[in-house]
Amino acid sequence: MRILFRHIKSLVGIGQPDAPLRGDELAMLPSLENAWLLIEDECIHSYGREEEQAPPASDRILNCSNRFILPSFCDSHTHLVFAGSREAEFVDKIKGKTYAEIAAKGGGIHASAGKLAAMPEEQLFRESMIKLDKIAAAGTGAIEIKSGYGLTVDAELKMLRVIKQLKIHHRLPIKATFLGAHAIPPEFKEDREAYIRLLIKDILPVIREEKLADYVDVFCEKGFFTPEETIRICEAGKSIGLIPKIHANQLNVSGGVQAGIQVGALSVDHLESMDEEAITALAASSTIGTLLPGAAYFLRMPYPPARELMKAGAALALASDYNPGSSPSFNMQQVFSMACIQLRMLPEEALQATTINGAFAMQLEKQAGSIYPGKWANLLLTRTIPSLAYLPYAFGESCIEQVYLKGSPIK
Ligand SMILES: N=CN[C@@H](CCC(=O)O)C(=O)O
Ligand SMILES: [Zn+2]
Repeated sequence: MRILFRHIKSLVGIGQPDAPLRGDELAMLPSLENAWLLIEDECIHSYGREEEQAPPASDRILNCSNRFILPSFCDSHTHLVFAGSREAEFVDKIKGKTYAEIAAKGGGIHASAGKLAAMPEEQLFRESMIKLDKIAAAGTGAIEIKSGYGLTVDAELKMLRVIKQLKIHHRLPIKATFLGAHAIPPEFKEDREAYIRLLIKDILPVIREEKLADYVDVFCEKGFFTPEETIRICEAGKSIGLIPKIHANQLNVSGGVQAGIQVGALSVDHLESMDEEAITALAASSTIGTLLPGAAYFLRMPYPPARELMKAGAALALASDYNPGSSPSFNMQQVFSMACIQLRMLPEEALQATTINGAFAMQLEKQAGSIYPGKWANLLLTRTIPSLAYLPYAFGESCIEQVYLKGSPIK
């Protein structure tokens, strides 16, 4: 089936960069005005300008005048497999408790671990499939999902097996991350070494055997895991083929950025608490900095220094951090807006950080994140809007008329 989109006001995010966009490159958004786009089955076939080249034959033609087409969002950091919700903590935070205080009293990640332990695998799978349907309809075309609400051998493996089933049964492309080092469970408080041993000796071999993960992640933070522990866990993950992605510098200048760079992390994520040293180190590395403005917004934390990072020449992606505790929203249109409003990223920069750089941050840059022949036809067709900047400007309003996932309309 060949679908031809004609008279597109602007076809945005075309081309195939060789490497994640960094610094000034983020603002250079390649696009074609008054364009046509042909998709064939699941993939992009070709594109051109109406004035310059007649489009090839097709089975169906859609007139897209006054509307934009852009690549779907690539959400490279989520915790979407979770049980229940944590709105009681949300109210506690309104009353003045901090994220760290709630965590120290058994709330936070431990509260989600308790709920997840009680939920059968089958139910967790069904609920996660429903979440993925909503996520796809909201414009996300590829996603990463972490474990980390298990914190026991059985529950971590349950989460990872659910993610594996989601990969098989959902059309959304998914990458899986092992985040057993999300928190030290209370029963290991006096012997954290034993928990780290359990992650390395009891869980990693099963992950290798059952091919349950692509990445290994550690919450490198005061009160969670130290940089030394982070390096150890990542090296163990690497020995079975997992690539590190780190939760770094969220609540404190934790050393997580440098630890991530040392282990060759694909990305270091969060970065709300950065000093000059961490910014310079990240900019000089090939590791992507993934910013999660939803978490800073929800926790009322300072936002990550996106402009300083870009000025230093860092490669930046943006993701939702969808989770029940610090970012209960999967909406990447909102992330796009928050990046412009709160991180002072230009619409072009924020769009490339939520699309192609997000794809790089989960090694899907050859298949997703931009419009290019041979890549998946994961596309967003807007309503009639005056300009690209209208999308993040009109925050809270969905300007997307149709979402295409691997060539099929899904809204
Ligand atoms: N920071 C650590 N992990 C999650 C929050 C998890 C939770 O509070 O449940 C995050 O990325 O924000
Ligand atoms: Zn996270």
